[in-house]
Amino acid sequence: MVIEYMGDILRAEVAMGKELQYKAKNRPAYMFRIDSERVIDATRSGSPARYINHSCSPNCVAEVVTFERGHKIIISAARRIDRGEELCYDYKLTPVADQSKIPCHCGAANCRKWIN
Ligand SMILES: C[S@@+](CC[C@H](N)C(=O)[O-])C[C@H]1O[C@@H](n2cnc3c(N)ncnc32)[C@H](O)[C@@H]1O
Repeated sequence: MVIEYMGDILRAEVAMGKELQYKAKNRPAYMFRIDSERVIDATRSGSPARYINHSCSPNCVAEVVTFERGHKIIISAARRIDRGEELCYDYKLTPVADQSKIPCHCGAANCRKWIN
């Protein structure tokens, strides 16, 4: 394990409302979807994992681990990581319509050009 993606666990509808609030305040929203019902909101109380960028050729992998008392997002190494190398994982975001697409700058040879 490299790091846990920590934050407040919210119902998906609540997370959507929070995201709009953050946008209205010009604040970046740091969120990780656990499943269709729950989202981890790391915007106010998250771990540094929230700053990890997406890559189409990542050195880490993010996994939802289910425990008796809930879920955790664990980020683990997908291969050997050299000292000083930036951590990254594949966000695996659902593709969206053109106007909301975010261009990917990961620089990987196999870059998919968009992160969503
Ligand atoms: C969880 S944040 C990652 C940390 C962010 N770079 C920061 O400084 O706060 C996710 C956002 O970072 C940007 N981002 C992450 N990976 C990217 C990539 N490969 N190419 C372009 N933008 C990226 C996008 O704006 C994305 O919505």
